[in-house]
Amino acid sequence: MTLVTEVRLRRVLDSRGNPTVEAEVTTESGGFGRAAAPSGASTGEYEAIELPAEEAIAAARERAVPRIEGQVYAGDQRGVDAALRGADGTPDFSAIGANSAVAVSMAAAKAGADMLGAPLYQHLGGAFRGDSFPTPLGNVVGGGEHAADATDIQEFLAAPVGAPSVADAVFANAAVHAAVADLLAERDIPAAKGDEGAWAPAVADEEAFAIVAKAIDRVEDEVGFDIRMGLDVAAAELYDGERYVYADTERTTDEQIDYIAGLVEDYDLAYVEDPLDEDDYEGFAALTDRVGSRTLVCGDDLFVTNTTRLREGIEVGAANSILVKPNQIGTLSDTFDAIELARANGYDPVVSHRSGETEDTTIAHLAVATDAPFIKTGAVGGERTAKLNELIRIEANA
Ligand SMILES: C=C(OP(=O)(O)O)C(=O)O
Ligand SMILES: [Mg+2]
Repeated sequence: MTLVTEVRLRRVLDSRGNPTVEAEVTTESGGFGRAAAPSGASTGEYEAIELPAEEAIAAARERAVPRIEGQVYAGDQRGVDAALRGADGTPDFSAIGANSAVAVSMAAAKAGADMLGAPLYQHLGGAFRGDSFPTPLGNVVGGGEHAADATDIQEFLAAPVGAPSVADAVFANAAVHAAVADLLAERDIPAAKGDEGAWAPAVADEEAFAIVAKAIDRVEDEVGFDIRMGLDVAAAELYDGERYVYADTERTTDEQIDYIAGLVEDYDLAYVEDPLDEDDYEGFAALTDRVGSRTLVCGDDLFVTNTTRLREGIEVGAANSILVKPNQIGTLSDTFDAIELARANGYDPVVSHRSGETEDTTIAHLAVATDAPFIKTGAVGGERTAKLNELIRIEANA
């Protein structure tokens, strides 16, 4: 192991055109890693704190960099992350910003891999990783906080569960995305794209279900393997404290549970993320009890990649899956802890991008390193294809 000799931080663009934090870590032996923080729009209330990029960079330069340069070893990821936590001193990274923390944490991991001459997934996951691959969940239609005047449900996802390879799955999702465009054109429905590259038509959720189901059918016929549908309801964004408020109706918690259980049945959903509010462990548990044997019920805003919140959920049977976003918690060590806790309790980890992204590919390696069954990282668009193409490369070279 060699010491980290330099940590550099700068502002770079994210996919929404906003500034985000990029970090570079150099080691004594010349190892180098670069990584950038993503940024959410439908952020969970309990996520670690993202500071304005300039502020996060200034705070990290003052507090964290002196504790890392010449102090920690790049291959010792827990040491790097402990230094970040110690420098920050708050439970939610509100002093240096989770954006600075996660950028440094990921850059240090890449520097560690570079020193070893190993791909990042092997450095993170061990020498024997790389022989099983996640199924990509592709966002093909969306709205919510990711697009104005589109669907209430934030993400309609293609889940190519029968694909024989990552490459086949990635191309199937792109084909579903293209088939949705054809179906929208056939119906004279104009559509821009949302933050993650999904189509964002001004249609009711009901019509979006019909279009995505048909697009999936068409592509299934072409590719000859099973593609199912998934959702990120992002229900915390719909909940007003009493009811779930949709464009054309409102639902009580019981009605929301019935509604989602009905959708699982009607559309044979493989995956349902955040079907209820981020504080409603009980509602989650009631839904998981009803549909958990046939679909993944995944907590994103509910768990925020946080082991304390995940433990609470496990105790009440709130879900059977956790969304994993490193910037929700601030370091790769905390991220791994959440994944391990999930695994030990039969929860499937689903590694995920954010709506604001960069060309950074760390999450592709994280998914392979941890043997995650799914990764959610869009279907098209440069910052999304960066991860998807990296998965294709990892699969080809592993
Ligand atoms: C990726 C998501 O969106 P955001 O990054 O806006 O939280 C999500 O909610 O799963
Ligand atoms: Mg989500």
